[in-house]
Amino acid sequence: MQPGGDDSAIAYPILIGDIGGTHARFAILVDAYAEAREFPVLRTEDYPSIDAAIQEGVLDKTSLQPRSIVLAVAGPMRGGEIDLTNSPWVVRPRNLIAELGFRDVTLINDFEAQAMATTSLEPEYLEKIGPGSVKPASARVILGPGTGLGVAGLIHARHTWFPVAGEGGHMDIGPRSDRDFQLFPLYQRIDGRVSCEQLLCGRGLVNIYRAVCAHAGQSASAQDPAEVTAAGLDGSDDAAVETLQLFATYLGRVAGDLALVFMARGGVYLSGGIARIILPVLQQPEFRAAFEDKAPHSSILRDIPTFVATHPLAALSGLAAYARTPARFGVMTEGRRFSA
Ligand SMILES: Nc1ncnc2c1ncn2[C@@H]1O[C@H](COP(=O)(O)OP(=O)(O)OP(=O)(O)O)[C@@H](O)[C@H]1O
Repeated sequence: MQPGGDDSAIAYPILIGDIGGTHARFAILVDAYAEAREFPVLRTEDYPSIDAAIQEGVLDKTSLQPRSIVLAVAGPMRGGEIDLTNSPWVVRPRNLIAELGFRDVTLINDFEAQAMATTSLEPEYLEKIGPGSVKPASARVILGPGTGLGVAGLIHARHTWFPVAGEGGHMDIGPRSDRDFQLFPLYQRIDGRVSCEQLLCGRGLVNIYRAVCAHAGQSASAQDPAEVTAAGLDGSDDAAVETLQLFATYLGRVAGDLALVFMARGGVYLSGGIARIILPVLQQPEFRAAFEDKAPHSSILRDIPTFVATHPLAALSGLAAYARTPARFGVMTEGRRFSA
């Protein structure tokens, strides 16, 4: 066992679940070899609780009775339960054991799972953007603009991958170009500041779009993130087109900063639905230009590859890798693994 946790084998069948602010994704690992059996993606707002979602969306739909459950959850653990950051659900391990019959419950952070997924995703699900190549056994960074902005590092040491998931989405982001200096005063702030998550998530797309429209003195016709991306991708709204370019620039800027922090010679990975949807924009020059715009260290950044994880269930792949071989990963489970 590693210090700070129980990395003993997790008993099959194992239900794995990636619980985001908007979507919950589940699969069952029947044994050590069989492919994960995936279930349709659920919308969190359609279920009053995570227990109801697991019962109705998974257990009622299969004759398999999972013994263990490993959940990746977007939210901090407090007093033995997790209050989801961007949803009203609360994950209560004791309820999962008492009400749903699991024998073993492990809770990890959703971006720990995303980080671990970078070690298990097939190359066909990684769309490379720009130059550079992965240096084996080197640090990696993962960023996921979704309901919020998730960020994690993945460190390789002692033949083990250590995910490091903090609250990187809440770092400040500042203006760099002349255009930024026009728009930043118009961005909606949180307690007076523009954090990365104010711009780099679904809500952030709308924040940028409204500022671009306000600066041009025009009304904002697109109302939600999907409308902004649709109008930006089909070119029907100039403000939405610029919004996507700015989003790509800011994402590149933050990704480059994080690559410097972790010296991520193993690559920087973008996950989540939004990165997949705007992939054609990320393949334009702005994203990579902002990523490499890090004087005096641009040459370091040029050698670091960037990828979009295109698999819609990427975090489940990381959870499956972890659930099958917990000892391969330095995940601290102290206070996060519960048994009947
Ligand atoms: N077509 C679209 N273009 C851009 N954003 C979209 C689109 N459809 C949904 N969104 C936004 O994407 C966000 C949800 O992202 P995602 O599907 O990655 O969710 P999630 O995994 O539940 O998020 P998280 O893990 O960050 O809580 C929401 O803010 C939603 O409004």
